[in-house]
Amino acid sequence: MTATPSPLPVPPRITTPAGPRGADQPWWNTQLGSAMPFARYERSGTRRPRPLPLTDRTWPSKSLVRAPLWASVDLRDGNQALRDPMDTRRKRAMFDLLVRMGFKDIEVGYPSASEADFSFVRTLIEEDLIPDDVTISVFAPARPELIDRTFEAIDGVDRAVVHLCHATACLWREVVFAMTPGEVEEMAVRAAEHVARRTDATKGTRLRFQYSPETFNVTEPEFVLRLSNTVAALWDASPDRPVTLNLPTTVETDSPHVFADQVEWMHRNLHNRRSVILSVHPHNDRGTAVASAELAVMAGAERIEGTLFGNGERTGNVCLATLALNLFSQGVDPQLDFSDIDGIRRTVEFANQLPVPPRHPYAGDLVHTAFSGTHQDAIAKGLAAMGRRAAEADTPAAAVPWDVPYLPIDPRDVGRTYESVVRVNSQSGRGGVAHVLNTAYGLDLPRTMRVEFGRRVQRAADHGGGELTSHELHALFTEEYLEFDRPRLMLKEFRTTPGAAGVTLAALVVLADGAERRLAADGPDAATAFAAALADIGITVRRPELTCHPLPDTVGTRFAAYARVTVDGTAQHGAAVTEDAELARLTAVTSAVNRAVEHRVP
Ligand SMILES: CC(=O)SCCNC(=O)CCNC(=O)[C@H](O)C(C)(C)COP(=O)(O)OP(=O)(O)OC[C@H]1O[C@@H](n2cnc3c(N)ncnc32)[C@H](O)[C@@H]1OP(=O)(O)O
Ligand SMILES: CC(C)C(=O)C(=O)O
Ligand SMILES: [Mg+2]
Repeated sequence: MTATPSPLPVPPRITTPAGPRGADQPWWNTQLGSAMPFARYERSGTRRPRPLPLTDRTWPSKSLVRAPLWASVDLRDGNQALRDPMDTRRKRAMFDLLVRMGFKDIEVGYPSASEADFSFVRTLIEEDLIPDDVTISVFAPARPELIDRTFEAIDGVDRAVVHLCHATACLWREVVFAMTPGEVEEMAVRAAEHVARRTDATKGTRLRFQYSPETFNVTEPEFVLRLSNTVAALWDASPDRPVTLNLPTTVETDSPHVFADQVEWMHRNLHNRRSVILSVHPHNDRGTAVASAELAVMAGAERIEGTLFGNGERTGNVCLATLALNLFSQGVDPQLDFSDIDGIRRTVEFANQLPVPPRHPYAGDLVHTAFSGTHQDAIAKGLAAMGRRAAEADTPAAAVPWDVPYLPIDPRDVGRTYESVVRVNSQSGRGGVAHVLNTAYGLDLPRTMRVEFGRRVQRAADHGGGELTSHELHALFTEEYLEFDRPRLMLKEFRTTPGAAGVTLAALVVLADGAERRLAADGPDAATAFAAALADIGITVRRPELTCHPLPDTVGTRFAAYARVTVDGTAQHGAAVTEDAELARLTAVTSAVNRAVEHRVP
């Protein structure tokens, strides 16, 4: 999915910036004017008017406290933007997914556009595939013959929304329709009346209506307002049977605050506001569709149209997964089920035949993963703190309020595991390495050993250049601490008995040349006694510090022990994993001794 960069990319044809510096540019800002033809995009005149700001906007002081009405347009706007539009199987997979996730408002197609769209709507109706609480909507342009075909498509449905749409902005009026504003208004009125007439002739179906002044965001506000009020009135909009007024940023042209002002202005000025469901349909040309949608809701919109992961014309529609999970991350019920985000993603990728990029919010492969050391360290500490809080409160970790640095949500809440959260490469540090060894293998390295092993991993990562898997980290750990080619010392057997100083230890060890030696010593504990006993064979081991813990093994019981000692005057770490805790501690001491030999400079 991620394109591998070619080793020698063709150099871009960049003209060295040579324009003037701004008169007010301070000395420390050394940027120069570019050769880009930016003047072509200036906003001026009637076709590209500058939007008028609201001076008394109220939306900045609002917040998002509940889920809006979600409307999926995957099967219409998403579908119409695909190179290979969905066939019935892919449409069906998408529809079923949307239903399972909890969508109640699903635009299922543009039935007058193609046989495929028409027959899919027929299949949904004839095979009774639409749940009682789901309302499908069908898109129709302001062309009578296409409106007729749309009504044919929904014949026999229990309930549906007929969605009428045409462009309203000056550029479209002049260039696409070659119409005056009055003529466009007349087209809208004729089309809305046609829809109303067809509805009157339709028996047994509960129909509602949606009107989209396409290109709303670049249309004169008074003109859109007049059209919207006229169409809503023509359709007898009432609080019991509200008309959906859907305001699109058909091509996103401005910062999200501009759209919010436009939406708030409509919200305040619409006639009969309670008879209108104010909806928005943000596209993502500037990459700010999510912000546009969120600010629009603060400005009075109550419904959002978008697609899963943002498929749609050009840069796409607003991503409903991002919006819903943004709410979720603020403690607001999204009213959609994202508990299996990878399953959802697989279905969407199948339906659209388009990959979801690795950095896509909440759903990309890499979005719950940290490679960088300080992030990993903080995440590992955060997860450990969560675990402690859960234990103190005697509740499952999943019930504790989420508070982990760098992770806006708990990956498990969307069906991911913690294994992918921390991944190791040359950017990583000891915290991340220790976290991976702990989560994947249950090894809980003491602090000083983390530092040492972290450096070892860093060398390996620098050398290899890429990622080190948990398996590779474990292999490195084994090579470094658990297995030795020609060990200087092996513990063959040992026995402890209570002694004057605490413990009397008797041990049989094997030396590098294969010779066996019996050793004995007293000490406060077996490891200290063992360290003392090693003096008999000329190995000076002092100050043993040992930690030991059981491993969360699924088969049998094993213990990991870590030793920090001085061997012949040099500080060393050792480790061992065995079935017996005491044996693990003593073997960790032999590991430190063997490492002292391996690391001795000749
Ligand atoms: C912003 C949006 O997403 S709107 C939805 C866009 N979706 C699609 O276009 C996908 C499906 N569309 C189609 O398959 C085709 O466009 C069809 C079948 C619907 C119509 O095809 P055609 O009749 O061949 O017309 P074509 O697609 O070229 O559209 C151009 C004509 O429609 C007119 N038109 C465009 N949009 C609209 C509209 N919303 N309402 C009324 N007329 C419209 C144009 O002015 C033009 O008319 P003209 O030829 O008299 O100048
Ligand atoms: C049909 C309308 C809502 C549309 O898709 C757009 O304007 O982008
Ligand atoms: Mg659109």
